[in-house]
Amino acid sequence: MNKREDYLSWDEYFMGIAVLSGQRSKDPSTQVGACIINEDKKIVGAGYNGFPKGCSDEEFPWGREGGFLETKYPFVMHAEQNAILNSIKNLKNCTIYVGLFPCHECAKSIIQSGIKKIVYLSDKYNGTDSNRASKMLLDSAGVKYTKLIPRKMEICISLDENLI
Ligand SMILES: Nc1nc(=O)n([C@H]2C[C@H](O)[C@@H](COP(=O)(O)O)O2)cc1CO
Ligand SMILES: [Zn+2]
Repeated sequence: MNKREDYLSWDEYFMGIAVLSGQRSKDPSTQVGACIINEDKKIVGAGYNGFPKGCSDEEFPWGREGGFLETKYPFVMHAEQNAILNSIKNLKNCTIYVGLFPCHECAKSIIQSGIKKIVYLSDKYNGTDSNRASKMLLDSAGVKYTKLIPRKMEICISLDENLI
C-alpha cells in the first residue's frame, strides 16, 4: 500500500490550526487566529481575538462604528497578542501563522518576543497607516513575512466518530 498523497503540508497544518483557533472568536465581523511554532516545528502557542480575561462579552461592545469607546477597538486583544501571551516564554526564532497581517501594535510585540517569521493569509488592511507602520517596523527589525498560497482552499474537519 502506498502512502497518502493528499496529506497537509506543514504550512497548511499550522495555518489550519490558526484558522481553527479563530473559530473561538466572538467578534461578529472578523475572526482571527494565530499559531506559533518553534524551530523544531513544535506548536508553542495559539490564540484568537477577544476581550481580556474577565472582561465580559456582555459588557463590552463588538461594534465597529461610533465613538471610540462605543467600539471594540480599545478593548479587544488581537490574536497575535494572545498567542504570544499564551506561549512558552522564549520565542526566539519562532514563526507565527496568522489569518490576517499583524497591525503595528502586534508587530512590536512580535519583534520583541523574538519571533523571526510571519506567515499570513490575508492582508486586507494593506496600505492603512497601521499596516504601513507594521511593515516599517518588521522590515527594520529583519522579521520576514510571507503570504501563504494554499494548495487547497478548504480543510474539512469532521467530529463524527464513525469517520475516524
Ligand atoms: N492582525 C489582526 N489580528 C487581530 O486579531 N485583529 C482583530 C481585532 C478585531 O477584533 C478584528 C478586526 O476587526 P475589523 O475592523 O476587521 O472589524 O480582528 C485584527 C488584525 C488586523 O491587523
Ligand atoms: Zn494587532
